[in-house]
Amino acid sequence: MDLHLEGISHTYGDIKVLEDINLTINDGEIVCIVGPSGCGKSTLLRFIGGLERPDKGQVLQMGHPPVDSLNPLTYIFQDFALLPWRSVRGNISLVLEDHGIKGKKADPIISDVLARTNLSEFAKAYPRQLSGGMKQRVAIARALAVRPAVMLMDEPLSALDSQTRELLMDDLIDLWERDRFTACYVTHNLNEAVRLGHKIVVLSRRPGKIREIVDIDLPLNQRKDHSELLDQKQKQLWSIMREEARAADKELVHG
Ligand SMILES: Nc1ncnc2c1ncn2[C@@H]1O[C@H](COP(=O)(O)OP(=O)(O)OP(=O)(O)O)[C@@H](O)[C@H]1O
Repeated sequence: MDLHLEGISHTYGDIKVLEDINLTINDGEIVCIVGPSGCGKSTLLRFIGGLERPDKGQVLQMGHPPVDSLNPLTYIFQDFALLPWRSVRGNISLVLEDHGIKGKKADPIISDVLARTNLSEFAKAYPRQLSGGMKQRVAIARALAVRPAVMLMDEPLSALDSQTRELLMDDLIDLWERDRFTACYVTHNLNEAVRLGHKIVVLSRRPGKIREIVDIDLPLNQRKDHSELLDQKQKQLWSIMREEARAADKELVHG
C-alpha cells in the first residue's frame, strides 16, 4: 500500500505548524523525516496515522494493506508503551486479543514475531527485567504482529544509548531485508536517517515545509560498508538543516 500526502497544512491556534506537504511513501520503502525541533514532524505522523486531521489536505491510501492486516497504520513510540504487568508474550498477545485472536490462533503469530525479533527466549520475561533495547524489540514485535501496511515510527531509538541504537538499527535492517515493510520514521538523528532511509525528507523550521528530499539508493544491508557515502549524505542533510536548526533554536530560547 502506498501513501500519498497531498497539500497538508495545519494551524494550532495561531501557530502555523505545517504548510503544503506533498509526499509519497511507496510500498516497501522507509521514509525518514528530519527537521529542527518543533517543525511538525510528530504532528505530520499523527495525520498520516489518522489520529488527527489536518486543516487542509489529505492522506490517501493507495492499494490494499496485506490481506491479514489487523491494523494498517501502526505506531512505534520512543517510550515503548509496554504494560508492566504483562509478560513479553502477553504484551504482544494484547494487540491480537483486541481483534478477537486468542489462544491457539494467536500462538503461531506471536511465536513468529518473537523469532523475527530474536526474542523467543524472553517470551516469559516482564518489561522490568528487560533493557531499553529489548523493550523496544518487544514494541517492534508487537507492531509486526498486526501485520501493518505502514509502520509509523516516532523517534523509536532516541531513548537508547548509542551502542543499543546501533544494534537495533541492524535488527531493523535484517527485518526489512527478510520482509520489506513500509515505514515513516521520524528522527532527530541524521545517522539513523542515512542508515535506514530510502528517502529522507528534510522539513524547514515551523511552519514545516519540505525543504528537500534526499534519496539514498544504496541497499540498506550494504550501507555500513560505505561509510564515506553515508558521511557525505549526512553532511548534505546537515548543510540543508543547519540554518533552520539555528533559527528554530533561537525561537525556542526567546519564545
Ligand atoms: N495538540 C497540539 N496543540 C497545540 N499545539 C501543538 C499540538 N501538537 C503540537 N503542537 C505544536 O506544534 C508544533 C510542532 O510540534 P511537533 O511535536 O509536531 O514538532 P516536532 O518536529 O515533532 O518536534 P520535536 O522535534 O521537538 O519532537 C510545536 O510548536 C508544538 O508545540
